[in-house]
Amino acid sequence: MSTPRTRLEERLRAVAQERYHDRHPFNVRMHAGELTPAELRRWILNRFHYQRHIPVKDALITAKLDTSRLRRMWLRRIQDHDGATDGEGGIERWLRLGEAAGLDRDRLLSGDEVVPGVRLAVDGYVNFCRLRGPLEAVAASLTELSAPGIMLTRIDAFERYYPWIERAGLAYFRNRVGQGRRDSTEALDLVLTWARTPEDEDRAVAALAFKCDVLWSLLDAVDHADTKDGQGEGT
Ligand SMILES: O=C(O)c1cc(C(=O)O)c2c(n1)C(=O)C(=O)c1cc(C(=O)O)[nH]c1-2
Repeated sequence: MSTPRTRLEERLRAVAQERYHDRHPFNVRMHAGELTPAELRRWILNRFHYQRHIPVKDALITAKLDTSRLRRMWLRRIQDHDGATDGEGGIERWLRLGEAAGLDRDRLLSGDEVVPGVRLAVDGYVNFCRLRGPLEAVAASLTELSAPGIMLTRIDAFERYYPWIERAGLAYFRNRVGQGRRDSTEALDLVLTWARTPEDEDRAVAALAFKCDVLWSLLDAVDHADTKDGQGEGT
């Protein structure tokens, strides 16, 4: 017989699968090898805005956790992105992905070319984690249940269809496969433990649906922004 815990897990997994951004038309085109170099660079540049805010939202979540064990767990996520020192970590690896695709790191770091809809989507996620309690903030990270799969498909697609991107630049995606699996396993266990009432369960599912909307909106904004393409092509 299924328990409330397994029923909640099923609901969360269903949302993370059915509403995930791997189904977004821009992502579908990316993985089918149909993006132009300018479109792929636009995605890398705009997604950097998301990447650099992940440790910010994780710091906000860390401040809500009330035991050393939990804070240590979340601090490790910040270190995954920021590294232990300069030149390490996920943010650095994303900058190298940009360089492998012909984007100067200063262009990513300036943030000047980030499109408005991406700023709003990322702000929405950071503020959600700032304002909601730990159950919802951690549940929102559960899109990562689907992230390892999308990373593996992406590595394959980049190697196959975008050979002009140097392979060393794909290290970001390779690292995220294991990190995403570990992160989502830990976060799922916390959410299943913390959700004690049907209202808690609904809040957790709604938080995850919201996060799917964040990722979807981000790709909508990248998909519809073509103003920089003239400048981006070939640069
Ligand atoms: O490229 C992707 O499809 C993708 C998706 C997600 C996600 O599902 O939230 C994350 C990442 N990448 C990622 O690289 C990452 O570091 C990350 C952290 C989080 C989070 O919510 O804490 N999601 C994701």
